[in-house]
Amino acid sequence: STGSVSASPESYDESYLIPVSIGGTTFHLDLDTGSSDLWVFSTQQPASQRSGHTAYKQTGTKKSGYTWNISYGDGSGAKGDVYVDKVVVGGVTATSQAVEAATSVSSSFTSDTDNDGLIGAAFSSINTVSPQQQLTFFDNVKNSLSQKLFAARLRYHTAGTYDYGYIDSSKYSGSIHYVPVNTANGFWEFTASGVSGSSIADTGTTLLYIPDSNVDAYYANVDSASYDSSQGGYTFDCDESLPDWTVTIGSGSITVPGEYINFAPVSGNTCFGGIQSSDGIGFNIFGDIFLKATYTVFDQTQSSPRLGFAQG
Ligand SMILES: C[C@H]1CC[C@H](NC(=O)Cn2ccnc2)CC1
Repeated sequence: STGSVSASPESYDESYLIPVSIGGTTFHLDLDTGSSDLWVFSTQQPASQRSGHTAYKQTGTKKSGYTWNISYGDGSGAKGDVYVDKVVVGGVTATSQAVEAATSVSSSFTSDTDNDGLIGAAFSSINTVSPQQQLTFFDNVKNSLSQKLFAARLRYHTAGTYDYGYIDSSKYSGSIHYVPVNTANGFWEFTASGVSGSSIADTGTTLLYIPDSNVDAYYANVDSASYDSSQGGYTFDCDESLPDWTVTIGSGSITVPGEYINFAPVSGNTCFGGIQSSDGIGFNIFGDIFLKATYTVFDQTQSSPRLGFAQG
């Protein structure tokens, strides 16, 4: 089988949401290659906590005694219990998918009423369900796909797609360059030349986080830029045109247009940069600011997983 689903950006491309059918009800979920839980708002939460969201009514079969509890790098989190239900994404069906129903979520999830939960697409080794880890949607369907892969084509301020089971050559230019993936930490982890340390491809993270030295070198070419500790990163005048950022990954290179690196206004005519420091995180994060310049293939067709990058 193959499938394709639209990925619609929230304001300022803060995240990209896809329609997912769970037990016949459509939820708008953040497809997150940086985590491995599929969780949704549910009627088990206080009504005030789920106001404005589509909530799961536990239509599936309960996995009694199973729980989950996840924390994200931005300090947000959620927890709850577990059901098994039919899940459909872009016409691709998992007949018995672990659906993690929330009993509580943190405030940033409650306030983002466009988002009804997450569908994790990292490796199942970091799924948080206890006492038995559960498989991601991709792991459940990959054997049924024409090719064991999915591909992300996120776009700047407009809807993109996630393709399942096939590569759409109309969505990129040049060729796809592949690099090996280290799965030891459960992420789509790879090495990018000219950027020290390990990097992860993370659709669930908004910005591009790279080492201080690379960040300082980039903003040295932006006259109005400075590090603003009150905002927690580099800011600049919203009217200043920004340089492109190019990185070599394997035998290919990807250029992020300067326009994409103006993330959003933070106050008045001051804007927050899409490139920020990864110091303190433990690895670099190639999030949406980078991914929206690419067609990225999350590939398990070989004996070892690999990532493919092409210019979008
Ligand atoms: C400093 C960085 C800040 C952003 C962090 N990303 C996430 O927390 C991704 N995510 C998934 C669900 N909600 C958010 C990564 C560290």
